[in-house]
Amino acid sequence: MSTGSAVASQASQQDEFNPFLAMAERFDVAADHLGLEPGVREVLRAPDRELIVSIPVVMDSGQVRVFKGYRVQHNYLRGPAKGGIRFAPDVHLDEVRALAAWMTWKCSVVNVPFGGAKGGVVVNPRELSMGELERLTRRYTTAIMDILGPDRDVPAPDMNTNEQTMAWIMDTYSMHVRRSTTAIVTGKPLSLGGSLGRTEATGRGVMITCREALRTLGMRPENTRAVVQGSGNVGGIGALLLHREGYKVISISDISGAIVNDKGLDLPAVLTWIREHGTLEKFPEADHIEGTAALELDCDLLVPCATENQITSRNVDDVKAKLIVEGANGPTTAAADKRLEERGVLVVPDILANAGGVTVSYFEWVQDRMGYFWTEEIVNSRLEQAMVSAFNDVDRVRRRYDVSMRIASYIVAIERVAEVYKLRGILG
Ligand SMILES: NC(=O)C1=CN([C@@H]2O[C@H](COP(=O)(O)OP(=O)(O)OC[C@H]3O[C@@H](n4cnc5c(N)ncnc54)[C@H](OP(=O)(O)O)[C@@H]3O)[C@@H](O)[C@H]2O)C=CC1
Ligand SMILES: O=C(O)CCC(=O)C(=O)O
Repeated sequence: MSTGSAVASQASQQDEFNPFLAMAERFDVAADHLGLEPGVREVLRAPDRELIVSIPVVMDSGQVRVFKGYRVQHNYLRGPAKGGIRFAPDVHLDEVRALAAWMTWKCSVVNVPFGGAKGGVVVNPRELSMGELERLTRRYTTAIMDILGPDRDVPAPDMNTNEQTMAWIMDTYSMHVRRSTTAIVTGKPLSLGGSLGRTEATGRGVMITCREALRTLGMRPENTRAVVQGSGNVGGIGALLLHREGYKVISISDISGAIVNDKGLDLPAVLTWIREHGTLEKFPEADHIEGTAALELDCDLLVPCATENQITSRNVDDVKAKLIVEGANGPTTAAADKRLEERGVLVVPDILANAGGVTVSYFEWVQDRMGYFWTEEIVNSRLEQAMVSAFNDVDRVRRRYDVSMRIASYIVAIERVAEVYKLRGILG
């Protein structure tokens, strides 16, 4: 008997950390509020297409290593599937499924005409040379090529991938189709059809949602102590923009741990240090703490921008922030969400807070297809408009249904996708 319940509790702990189940749990709550028909519910819950590939790469040593790669297309009814590619040693199918579904909901929340997809390769990119990374990227692109295309599925950067990765994907795809096809990926270098403002877009979107959320709480940036987890594309740029807006950013972290300065960090100096040293380790003028301890620091605003499952049933009661704005995808588990709601903590969910990246990816795709490029001011002002409008749509639904911002975001997103299903007549 006791063995049975120990097994059950172990299983439910594993469930808590399964991102796809976390997505599905929130989806079900929102679908109940919408009274979604069982058929539509079943279709929208599951990915449309999943591809698992083996990627042989000749390493610098001459030895061949075979890596595993995924591309999951959750949904492409509202337009081409869209979503990043991550390189990480612990990527797994349920994670990529969840990330793909979150892309569908995210694109719908900000009302860009894309579906959702995500890709991953099981690799620690730090262990590979540039040449090995390039061969891996090109071979992975070739392996998933059949389901890619500017009108079918358009990748972008995610964890441990960047402009250079996108340039290799664009070149590989273009060689196969025998013409330069810039709109096959977004997040490219400017000289290959990238958009001004894309690199900063996710962090900028996070900054805009922090501002809108602060407003609803009657708080002001200059009185807000912020902790940012992660210092890559989203966390690093997000923290810098918060700093520029007058927030006191007291902590930022990377995989090595967090730096803390109660008086507020000098963010430009922190980012220069990371550029020069590749890590936050040994950054002067700050205390160093280990692991996820920074999530429990005394602060007003917590901005997780690293990875999934950071705020969980294990540490949620030690989180002191009154506002959490999710720059990362899936940083809060469903169990932790419930506790945060009970405690009155406002959580701006990933599918709203980090949607600035895909919004400017959409602008990039549009510019590539027009062959006409916008100024940074135009990109940023259109991003501002899209983020504020999405925030207001979600906030209205939150009040109407008396639900959390997360469930309200899912309601907005699912309703828009479900409408397309019905109008296209796919389900009779
Ligand atoms: N890039 C984009 O446009 C978008 C990204 N996102 C999401 O934002 C998150 C971050 O992505 P992005 O900034 O692009 O990725 P990056 O690879 O640029 O940066 C990731 C950052 O998180 C740190 N990190 C990774 N794992 C941990 C950990 N376990 N604990 C603490 N820090 C950790 C990394 O540290 P180190 O450098 O030491 O490895 C790095 O500072 C992901 O969830 C991603 O899906 C969402 C929307 C768009
Ligand atoms: O810019 C994009 O297309 C997708 C970015 C992404 O992967 C994400 O929003 O999680």
